Formats: sequence, C-alpha cells, structure tokens
Amino acid sequence: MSEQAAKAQNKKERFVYQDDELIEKPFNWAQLRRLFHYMKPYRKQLLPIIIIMMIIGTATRLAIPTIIIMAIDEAITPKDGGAGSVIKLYEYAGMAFGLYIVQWAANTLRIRYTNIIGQRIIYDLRHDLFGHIQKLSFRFFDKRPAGSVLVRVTNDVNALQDLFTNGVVNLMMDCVQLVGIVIILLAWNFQLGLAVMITVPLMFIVSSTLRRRIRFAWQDVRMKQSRINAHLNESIQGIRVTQAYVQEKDNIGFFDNMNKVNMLSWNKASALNQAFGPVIEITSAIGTLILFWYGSYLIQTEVITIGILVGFATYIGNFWDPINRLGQMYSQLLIAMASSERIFEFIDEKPTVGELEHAKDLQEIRGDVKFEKIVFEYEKGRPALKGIDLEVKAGQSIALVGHTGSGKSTIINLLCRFYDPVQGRVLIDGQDIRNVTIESLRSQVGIVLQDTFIFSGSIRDNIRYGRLDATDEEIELAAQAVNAHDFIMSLPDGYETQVQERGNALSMGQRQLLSFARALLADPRVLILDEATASIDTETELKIQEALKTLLFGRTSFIIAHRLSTIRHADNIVVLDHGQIMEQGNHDQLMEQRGIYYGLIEAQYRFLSA
Ligand SMILES: Nc1ncnc2c1ncn2[C@@H]1O[C@H](COP(=O)(O)OP(=O)(O)OP(=O)(O)O)[C@@H](O)[C@H]1O
Repeated sequence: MSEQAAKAQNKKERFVYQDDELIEKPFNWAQLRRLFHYMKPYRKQLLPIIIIMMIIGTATRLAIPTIIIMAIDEAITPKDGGAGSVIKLYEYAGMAFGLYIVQWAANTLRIRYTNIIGQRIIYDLRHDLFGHIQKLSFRFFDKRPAGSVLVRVTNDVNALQDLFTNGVVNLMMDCVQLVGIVIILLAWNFQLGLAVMITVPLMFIVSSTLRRRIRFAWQDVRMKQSRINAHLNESIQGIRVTQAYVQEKDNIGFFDNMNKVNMLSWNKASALNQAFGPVIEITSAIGTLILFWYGSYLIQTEVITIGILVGFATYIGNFWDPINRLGQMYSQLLIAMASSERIFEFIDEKPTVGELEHAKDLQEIRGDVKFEKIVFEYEKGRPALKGIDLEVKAGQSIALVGHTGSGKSTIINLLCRFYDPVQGRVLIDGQDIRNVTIESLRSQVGIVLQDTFIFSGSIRDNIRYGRLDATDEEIELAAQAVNAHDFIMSLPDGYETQVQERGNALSMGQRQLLSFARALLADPRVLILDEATASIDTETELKIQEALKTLLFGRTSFIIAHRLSTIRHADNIVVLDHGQIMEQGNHDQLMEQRGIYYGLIEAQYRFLSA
C-alpha cells in the first residue's frame, strides 16, 4: 500500500459509528398502540372537544357544496324551468357564508387543542425517556456515542411532534371526509359516483409499492442524522485535541461527508414522498375527465341536473385532497414509527445494574469494605479483574497502584455498583451491595474523579451538588476546610461566580479543590479518589495534600494515585497487575519486599530526577 493510500485508509477508520440496524419490519401496530397510550391521560380532558370540533369542521365542509348545488338548481336555473330568484341566491350565499364562519371557528379551536395535547404528549415522552436514560447503567453508555443518545431525546421525539399535533386529527378528519364524500356521491348518482372513483384502486396499487421504499428511506435518514450528531458531539468535546493536532481540515472533511450523505438520503426520501403527488394528480385528472364526459351525457339524458354536476366537480376536488394528504400522512406515520422504535428501544433497555424488588436501604454504614473472589469482565472473555480478595476496615485508607489498565478504576466501579461482578461479591459492613438500594449505597460512597465534572451554574451550586440541602455556611465551611475558599473569593463574584459547562475557566487544581469541597459536604463514610492529584503544580499539590487530610479523616478511603506523596501514608497499598493483586502492605513493608511496588517507586524517582 502506498503511503498516501495508507494515510487515506487510516483516516477512513476514524469516526466509525456503530449504525443502528436498518431492519425491515411489518408495520408495528403494537408500537403504534403504545404510542397512542400517551394520549390516554388527556382523553377525558381535551379529546371530546377536539372530536366535536372535528365533526363540526368536517360536516360544514361537506355541506357547503350541497348549498352551491341548491343555489344553482333552485335560485339560478330552477329544475322546473321557472325564473331564477336573486333573493334565494342571497339566502344560499348567506348560508354558505355562515357555514364558512362555523368551519373556521371549529378548525381554530381544534388546532389550538390538538397543539396543547400534542405538546403535552411530547413533554411526557421526553420526560420518560430522559428519566430512563438517567437510570441506565455504565454498560449502556459504554456502547453508545453520547451524540446518538442525544438524537433520541431531541430529533426522534421531535419527529413525533407533527404526528401528535396535527397528524392524528387530520388523519381522522380526512377519513371521515372521504367516507362522507363517497356516500354523498353514490347517493346523488350511483353510476356517476362509481365511474369517477374507478381510478382509486389503480392509485392504491401504484402507491402501495412506493410505501415500503419510503419507510426504508426515512429510517435511513434517521440513521444518518444520528451519525452526524454522534460526530458533532465528539468533535466539540474533542475540539482542543483537534486544534492542537491541526486536524480541523480533516475534521471538516469528515463532517462534510456525513452532512452530504445525510442530505442525499433526505433528498431521496423526500423525492419518494413527492412521487405520491403525480400519482394522485394523474388519477384525479382521469377522474375529472370521466366526470365531464359521462356527466354531460347524464345531463343530456336528464338523469342529473347541472347543479349535481357542479356538486360532483366540487366534491371530486375535495376527494383527492384527503387522499393526497393520507399518502403524506402515511410517510409521516412511517417517520414517527421509525423514531418511536428508537425511543422505545431505549425505554425498554433495562439497567444492567438492577435493584432487587425488595431491596432495603443500606443503613448508616461504619465503612468496612470487603471484596470477595471478584471476577469481572467488560467484554466477554476479557477479564479485567481475576479473583480479587481485599478487606478494608472502617476508617482505613487504601491506595491502589499498578500499571495503566491493571484494574484500579474497575475495582472502584464495582464498589459504586456502576457494574456488577461476574463472580464474587462486594460487601459493605457485611452486606452484599447487590441487596441494597442503589441510592442508599451511592449516597454513602463519595467519589472524586480525576476529570472533575463541573456543571454550568455558580460555584456555590457546584459544591452544593454534594448535598442539596446544605446551607450557604456549610458550603463555605467545606470550602475552607479543603483550602478552596481563598481561590473562590478571588474570583469576580466569589461563590456566585458562574462557571460554564465542564468548568473550562477553572484550572485543574481549582476544579479538584471544588470537587473535594463537594465530597466533604456530602460527608460519605467511604470515599474514593481517582487519580485525584495527577497533573498539578507543587504549590497546589501542597494545598491538596492538606485538604486531603481533612477529607480523609475518619473515612474508609480508596485512593488511586500515581503520585507517591499521596499514597505513602496509606494504611494499605494494594499493587495490581493484569487484574490481580500482586502485593499489599504499607509503604515500608512493600519497599522492603523489593517487588513491583519498589520498582514503581524507583522508576518514579528516576523519572523525577532525570
Ligand atoms: N468501559 C470499558 N469497556 C471495555 N473495557 C474496559 C472499559 N473500561 C476499562 N476497560 C478495560 O479493563 C481493564 C482495566 O481497566 P481500568 O480502567 O480498571 O484500569 P486502571 O488500572 O484504572 O488504568 P488507568 O491507570 O489507566 O486508569 C483495561 O484492560 C481496560 O482496557
């Protein structure tokens, strides 16, 4: 392979997103029913008004051509051959006008109420979806790019908006109108009615072949959009790395490509949609041709009046409109089905870390922690922990050390029950953590991550995240205890300073101190510090060391730190390698052993003094 070809190949393999399967499924009625289930709470409240308005709107619409016929046959060219009557004509015009007003009022009210219901349904659906996603386990997020999760809560829910605001009601109105017109036409003149509708079956045959393709096309559009969003999310999160490695051009190229594919897929779906139009137009033209050809013959043979012919012509105009709309509605329904499939797929996803039906709250804990014969794998066949036995007494501090990928974070993940072990159990105060409620467990296990997440809001609110009912004084006391108070006071608005999402305007060390304050406020019996002191300058590290002392005092703590200074004083240092405990003891004991730990410390000293 040439260098250029290899480069192109390497680029191609970046930003590969797992696609949702494009599956051919029969129209899923159960899913549609499930979707309509969301209408249930509003059935009594608003649906009767909408149905009444719908009936009034359709009835007036159907009645107007009848008045036109009466005006022609009785006021302009009376059937009995007598003279026309202007007064009668005015009367009919007045009636038609009145009906138009009623129709307008009914439609306005109907649209208003359908919008209210539609928006409430969308709110409920989004509420359920977001609420459910919040509860899903880490495994779920391991498999999916954040962008594609985002699309389901935004785009896919939005796609249902049209269906619920106008779609359903329009569908019903169109069906009622169609049935009404068919009945009226057949009642006026059965032969002429049949003759003008002879093209309908033909149209259905042609359009049904289009439907399958349309369904696929819209599913494809959703997939392409999902990919764009996944890429967008990744690009924005990784913008610093992109710019640092001057990859903007390539990134734009990747995006353009996806954008183009999305545009083409949309064009294809929309062109297929449009294909309904001409099919309807041709059938409508043929129908009109038959009407005038056969209709004029029936007038000459005095079977029907001119008024009836005009009435037929008006109704035929109204007849193809709903059929055309039903075609479009069908695609709208397909879009909605494709979206709802994706929404329900998430709603049906069970958290892999579940709660037992009768799980009890974990009572206030002392902080004894025990890992018993733990085996764990993220992916089948690739164990990340291979039989971990570890006992920690309440109040002890444990340092987890080992090469990257040795399983340190995994131990922590199991302690917080972000994942469940494949074998073995984790006990807190002698209780298997799988038997207690997740909330009662996590609220007593505090965690300070290396990449501290700062939410958009004030500094005060960010600290308060640790315990929502904490008072302002408690927040400030916590900040003082972990040496964060001084830097907070030096910010323009002190505790009220607004920090943007992820706290980009704060330094690493500052973010770390904030997260310490947050953890201290939460006051957990068990505390986890993941790589908490990495990448900070010496002065900040001193502050952090002091803060740590306050934070760790009297708590069972697990510390993952590459830095010697943090782990030196730990009661027990556990050395991991490839998911197994290789050594454990305090610093002096392990140094004496001259094993892996000794090697790690030596390497760090060599590195620092180099
Ligand atoms: N979400 C995940 N999905 C699949 N494999 C994972 C996942 N997280 C970690 N692993 C794998 O599990 C093993 C242990 O990872 P872990 O994060 O526990 O290591 P670590 O010792 O904390 O490493 P580091 O010091 O780099 O943070 C590694 O081989 C890693 O590739």
